[in-house]
Amino acid sequence: MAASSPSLSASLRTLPTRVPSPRRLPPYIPLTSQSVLPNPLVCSCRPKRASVIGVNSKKFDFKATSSMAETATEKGKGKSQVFDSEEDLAVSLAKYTADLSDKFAKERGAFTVVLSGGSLIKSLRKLVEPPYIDSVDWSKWHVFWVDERVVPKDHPDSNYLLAYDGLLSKLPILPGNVYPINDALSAEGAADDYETCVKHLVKNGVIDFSETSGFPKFDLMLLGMGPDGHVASLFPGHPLLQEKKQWVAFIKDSPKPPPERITFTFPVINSSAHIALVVAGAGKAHPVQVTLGNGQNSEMLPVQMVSPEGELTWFLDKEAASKL
Ligand SMILES: O=C1O[C@H](COP(=O)(O)O)[C@@H](O)[C@H](O)[C@H]1O
Repeated sequence: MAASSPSLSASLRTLPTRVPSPRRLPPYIPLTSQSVLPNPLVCSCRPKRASVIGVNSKKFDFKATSSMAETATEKGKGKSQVFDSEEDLAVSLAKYTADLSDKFAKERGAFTVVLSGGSLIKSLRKLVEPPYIDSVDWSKWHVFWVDERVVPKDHPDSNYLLAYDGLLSKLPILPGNVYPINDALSAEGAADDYETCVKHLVKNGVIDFSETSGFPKFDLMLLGMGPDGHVASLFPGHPLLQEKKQWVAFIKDSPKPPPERITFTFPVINSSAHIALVVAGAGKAHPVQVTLGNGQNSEMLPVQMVSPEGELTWFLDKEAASKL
């Protein structure tokens, strides 16, 4: 991956408001045999931190009560849906995502979507099929990652590669509207770089901004959850759970390999307009029970800290909801 050219860096530093998003075209990187890498924007601006004014600290307060095949229980801003199968979950998740895409494309002229890695990508598979492949205005999509492993984009651990192979390569999203991390940088550098990139996109209006929290407000954040209750690369007991200022942080001691990652912090996650927490499988029933039911855990799980300014919707299959 090439470093920023001096002229580009200079132009990014003086970016006026409401201009097209900064574009950098990295050299072609050979990928796996199934992959053809488009020329995504690589966030590579000059590192700098912005001041912040606070963090939304609303309490998460809802309880899932249903064991029916597909039901919803709503209290406050939280909503849980339990599906008979992961297939049913995927069907509903595609409709939910497409409906939000329509809403934000009409309202804002852009739809900012933040992806996780892991099993989430498979759960989004219905988006590449009719009717969505034809009906969604993909040109409005801007795609980000809530966390990324600090590995090359053609590495099997790359969340970008997973999303590209499973989703993005099958959708007509503009390559310049896809924002992977700069994989030529260190973990510290990549986190700084991604944060700076997000700040430019807030400044030019592509990403919304929360006046309440002082953090970027993504239209939709699609979160997976690990069996240990981690979300993004925010792991149980890790000091990063308490990060209150940075938008993007790096981690070099991830308990789940690979150890080096970057991640959006909770203030950014919780400033989102919509969060979908997508959880399938019996192996995740315990953290679901701790968060939504009467389960106990010795320490607060990261997933319990998900409390968006906007709407939170859980997409659970019946195995994940089996302890509720
Ligand atoms: O390491 C990660 O794990 C979580 C959960 O993955 P899953 O395969 O159990 O769904 C994922 O959301 C995150 O983006 C990823 O980096």
